This record gives sequence, structure tokens and C-alpha cells, in this order.
Amino acid sequence: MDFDLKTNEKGNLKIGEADAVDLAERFGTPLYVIDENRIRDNYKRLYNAFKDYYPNFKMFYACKANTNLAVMKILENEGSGIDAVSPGEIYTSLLAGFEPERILYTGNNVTDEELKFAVESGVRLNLDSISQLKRLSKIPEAKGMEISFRVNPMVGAGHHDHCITGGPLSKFGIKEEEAVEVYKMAIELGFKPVGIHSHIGSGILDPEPFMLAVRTLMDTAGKVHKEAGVEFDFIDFGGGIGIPYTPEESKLDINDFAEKIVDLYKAKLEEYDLGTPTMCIEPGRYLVGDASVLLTKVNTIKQSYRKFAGVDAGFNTLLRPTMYGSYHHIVSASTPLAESTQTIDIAGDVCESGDLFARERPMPEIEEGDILAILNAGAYAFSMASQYNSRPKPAEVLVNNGETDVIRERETFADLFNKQNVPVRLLK
Ligand SMILES: Cc1ncc(COP(=O)(O)O)c(C=O)c1O
Ligand SMILES: N[C@@H](CCCC[NH3+])C(=O)O
Repeated sequence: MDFDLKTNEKGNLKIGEADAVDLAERFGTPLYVIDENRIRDNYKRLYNAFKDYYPNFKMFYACKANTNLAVMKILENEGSGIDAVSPGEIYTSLLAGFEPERILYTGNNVTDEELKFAVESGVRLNLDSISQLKRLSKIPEAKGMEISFRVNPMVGAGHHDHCITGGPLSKFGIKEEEAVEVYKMAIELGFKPVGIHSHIGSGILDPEPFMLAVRTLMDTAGKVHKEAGVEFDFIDFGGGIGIPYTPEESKLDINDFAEKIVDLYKAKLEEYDLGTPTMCIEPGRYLVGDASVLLTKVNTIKQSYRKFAGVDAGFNTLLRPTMYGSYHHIVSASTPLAESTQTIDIAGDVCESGDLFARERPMPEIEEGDILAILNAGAYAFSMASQYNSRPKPAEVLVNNGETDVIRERETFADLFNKQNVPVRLLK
């Protein structure tokens, strides 16, 4: 098991040196708790692994994983760039202090207005279709811009079908066989293409698909260089590095992974005479996924036709189990290391049968009032939360060596009506 659970003298789960039971009491539940140092460690570990093998290396945090401003600020401090997918993410990144040059905008099915917004904000543009290229060329301020293209390398992988972004079914990127033509078109339209990009999917613990994608993207880059005369400033392999969610999964050996990828990268640079362009990756989950837990209180123990522990969070709070069938390890915050004595279903408070965090999960004894910690809740967790069933979204607390800061306040009923208008005729 790769979860690295720490306890204090009371035997309670510790997060960033703070007592999880105490945090739940002080800030209420459901509560996202984020360990600042874990994010910093994750960043440094990954960055150094690649930088050691290839110094001209940059990371762009895929902020869709977690857009809390404090989380963004931590990664800004560490020196990261940003992979942004929408004007909202560009805006948030600028607010968090990322200079426009550190932001790469990779939109999908973007509108003309979104393209204009991106151009005006001065961020780097990574284009996903010929349509985008043609529409960008109609924006006067975009004239002569440096751009790059996302290419579908016909390799895909991911923890669930919904998270595979390369291959024949994918809506992302341009076709690899049309890359030369598209880069030529960009040059004819007056742009300066300087980069090439791919992203094959999310939640990948096996180096093989990445290696395959690197190989294919480098072959495409080689062709584009030779046939369209493009000099690449950067080559970006996207994100996708997974983390262990189940006790059976193991962490990817990052040093070995980096060495393998860089060896292949260097060999391909040489093969195609591509110089030494910056190598980029765009990790999301790897940086923030294991840095947060969701604390939720058991309010009901119910022996129906099955045994349930009912908690005060639901798929409105953490969607991944319902949306992808994803496993999240769950421990009792007061007995995190206890042996399991039962199997139990852990169910949320949303009025839908699919609102389950676990089926037949081996757990120790659990009582009403206990706090459960749902692990690995830092990526695609709060950022995918909703107000479904008219439940205000939870608070987020950042912990740093035992010190706590509320980095997002718990919503109230007032937030449920934000932006709604009742026509006056209905009030009469
Ligand atoms: C273009 C792009 N880059 C990076 C990522 C980050 O992925 P992950 O969180 O799996 O590292 C994504 C999400 O899948 C993405 O679409
Ligand atoms: N939301 C997905 C990851 C998608 C990554 C974005 N392309 C998850 O929770 O695993």
C-alpha cells in the first residue's frame, strides 16, 4: 500500500501535521483538507527527475485538476507554468500571479470570443483544430503570433474510457497525418509555429503508452521540421501521470520514467536534427491528487438489505466514484490503521442510487459521528463538485506544518441562488 498514512499520539490521522478529527470539528464537514508541503514535494520530485536528465525542461500545471487560488499560488511559487483549458482558467492563473508567457492555453471547441480573450490576455496558444487556426487568423491582434498545435498521436491511455484523449475516437487535436499540411498553412497565414503538443489521457501508471506517444510525436515533429521547415522551441507531451488509488497499485518510478522518456526524446532530437527544444509536460493529478483528503461525517449506520454507512458528502462533493467507478481509499480518521472487521457500503447523501463512495468495502467498526477520510481527493475533486440537490459546496482548508488557513469558505444557502432572477410577475 502506497498511501503513507501518518497518525498522532491519539492515533488520529494526521494531514500536514494537523489532526483530521480536530479539523473536522473545527471547520465542519464535508471538508477538503490540503497539505501544502505534499504539493511542493510532488512538484520538486517530478521536476527534478526530468531536469536532472534534460535541463531544458518545463512543467505546466494542468489546473483543471484543482483551481483553488492558494493551490495555484503554491505552484506559482515553485516555478510552474500553467496548462489552461478555458478563459476562466486563464483568468484564474493570471490572478494567481502567473505571467502570460507561463500560461499555455489548450482549448477544445473554442468560440471566437474565447480565442479573442486568449489573444488579448497574451498567453501562449496551443491550437486543437484547423477551424481554430482559420478563425484565429481573422483576429488582427493575433497576426504573427507564435503558436503550437495539439496533435493526436493515435495512442491513448487512461484510468477510464472517458479519460483517454488520444486515438481514433478522440475529439482532441489535429490528425498526425495532416500535421505537415497544418503547420504549412499556419506559416502561410502569417503565424510562427514554435511548438508541438500531445496529451494521451489521464491516470496512467504504465510508462509504455507514454513512450509510444513520445515516439510518435517526435516522428511527427521530425516530419514537420523537415517538410515545413519549423524550428521547434518546445515539445510538450501533456499530462497523465497517475497516482495509486487502490492499495494494490504502486507509484510510478518517476526517476526511471523520466530517464526512459528523456533517452528517447534525445535520440529522436538527434535523429531528426531538431536541436535542443524545451521539453514540457503538463501534470495535474500527480501534483495535487494525493495532497488532499475529503473529511466526511458518518450520520447514519443502517442495516437494510445491505449494511450502509451514510455520510454527509455525496457525488456533488466528490464525483469520481460515481462518474468513473473510481476507487478512493477510505479510512476512519480516528482509527486509520485499524484492521477491517466488516464489509460495508459507504453511501452519500444525494438522492440517487449511484451516490456511493464504496460498495462492500472492508472497514473497521464505524459508528455514527465518526469522521471518515476519503484519500487522494486533491485532483478532479472540488473542481468537479456541484450544488446538486441544493447542497452548498464544502470548505477547503490548507494545512502547513499544523497551521491551518481556510482557503475557500463553505458555501451557504445564499450561494444556491447566486445569479438567479425571479421575474417580478411571479412575485405578485
Ligand atoms: C491537455 C491536457 N494536459 C494535461 C492534463 C492533465 O492530466 P493529468 O491530471 O492526468 O496529469 C490534461 C487532462 O487530462 C489535459 O487535457
Ligand atoms: N476528471 C478525470 C480526469 C480528466 C482529465 C482531464 N482531461 C478524473 O477525475 O480522473
